[in-house]
Amino acid sequence: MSSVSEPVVAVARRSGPLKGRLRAPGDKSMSHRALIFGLLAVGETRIEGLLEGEDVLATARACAALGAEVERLGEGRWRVRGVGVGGLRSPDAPLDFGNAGTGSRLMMGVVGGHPITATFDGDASLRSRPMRRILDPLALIGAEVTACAEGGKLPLTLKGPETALPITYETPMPSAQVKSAVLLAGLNAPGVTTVIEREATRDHTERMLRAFGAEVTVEPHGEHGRLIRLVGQPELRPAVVRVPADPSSAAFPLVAALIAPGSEVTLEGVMTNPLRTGLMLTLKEMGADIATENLREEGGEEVADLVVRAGPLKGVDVPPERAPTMIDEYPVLAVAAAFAEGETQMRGLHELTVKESDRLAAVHAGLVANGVAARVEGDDLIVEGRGGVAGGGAPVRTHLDHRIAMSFLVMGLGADAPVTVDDATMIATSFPTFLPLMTGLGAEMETKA
Ligand SMILES: O=C(O)C1=C[C@@H](OP(=O)(O)O)[C@@H](O)[C@H](O)C1
Ligand SMILES: C=C(OP(=O)(O)O)C(=O)O
Repeated sequence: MSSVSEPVVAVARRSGPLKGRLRAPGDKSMSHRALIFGLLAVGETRIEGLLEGEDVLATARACAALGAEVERLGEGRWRVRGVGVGGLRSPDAPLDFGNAGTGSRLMMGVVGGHPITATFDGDASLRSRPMRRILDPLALIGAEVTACAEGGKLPLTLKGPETALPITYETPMPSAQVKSAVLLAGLNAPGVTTVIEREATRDHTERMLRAFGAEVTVEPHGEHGRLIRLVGQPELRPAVVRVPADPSSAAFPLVAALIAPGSEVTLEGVMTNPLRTGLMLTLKEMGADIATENLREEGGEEVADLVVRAGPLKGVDVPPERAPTMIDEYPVLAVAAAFAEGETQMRGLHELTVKESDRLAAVHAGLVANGVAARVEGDDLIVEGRGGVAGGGAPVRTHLDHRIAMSFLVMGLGADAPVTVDDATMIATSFPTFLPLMTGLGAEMETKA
């Protein structure tokens, strides 16, 4: 359904030292949620630092289609006049979420808890992604899929129940999107909705629910898990949300600064929520020089400035239980691993196969094409770092995946020969200012006409 833009090839070359300061755009997870909670509150929510990437803009349009007044006041500054839990209307046209898993899945939760009907659609990547993980718990709540593509995929039409049922649900895979969809549906259920996760995933929904006035309790569950209880049908009150810089976007200049010799880069205001910092932990284990300065709070989250200096890295073993805290960072970690000395084992990556692309396969193929020794064993990716990368392979296939595109452009900054990616357009979904900000640090990367 999304209009298909022409692919734009991009290339990155070995660069001199990267120097300077950079603020990555607003966190994508928080930006989607700030808009959605704005829709579900009664009155005016103000958002500062919203990520104005394609994924989030699709969520803004969906909020408007469900009844909110959504207005851009200036760069990253948005106002949402919400209609309140229970006050949504059925949209007149299908909701087009483009490339965005988070936006579409969270909004399915919202629709699935309300007596309304909406059709969800997206681009070829989103149409290929599994949605049963959301539709299964929504069916228990009382929602019905009245039409869908084979395998429960997009495009699909979802009809919410007259009265949503409060459920207790254990998520079958570690997924903040599944957890959040159930909680968002539970908002309009009379009674307590409970979500159990065996491994804790990013908790921005729980934090924002609280900031908007809902009653939520979170307790530890088992060795790595959590049990979350939400009291349904609250009157959410509007809030002011300041969105910190996205650690998943900051990861690209961070790894670039580690592998371009002589670099020193400061990344400002990066969110350091412990459920998002697995990459930092892993890079530090690899010997990376990353100093954390000016720890403070912003938008209900911890943030810090990160001072990153280039230096040698060594291979490490990344345990599977760390995956939820760095799930979107494996592609760029694999690039760092290629520049390290020794083997890096990244284990338990099954969820990577159902992202915007099959990232396990896409990363492996891109590494091998550029002369890196890497192999996939079951759900594990093993990279044999040799302290450098030849580069110069055929264009890396990005499969409509922004993180594959950015990761391999970062690789080119330290490789012996330029690294090319077949399409850089998807970068606009999460980090529209990536190219100018990177070149501003001294990175040699450009799109080709
Ligand atoms: O809840 C969120 O904002 C997200 C959760 C993760 O997905 P899963 O829930 O599928 O792991 C992550 O990959 C995605 O980029 C954002
Ligand atoms: C997986 C990602 O996003 P989404 O699931 O929202 O498409 C991502 O941004 O890496």
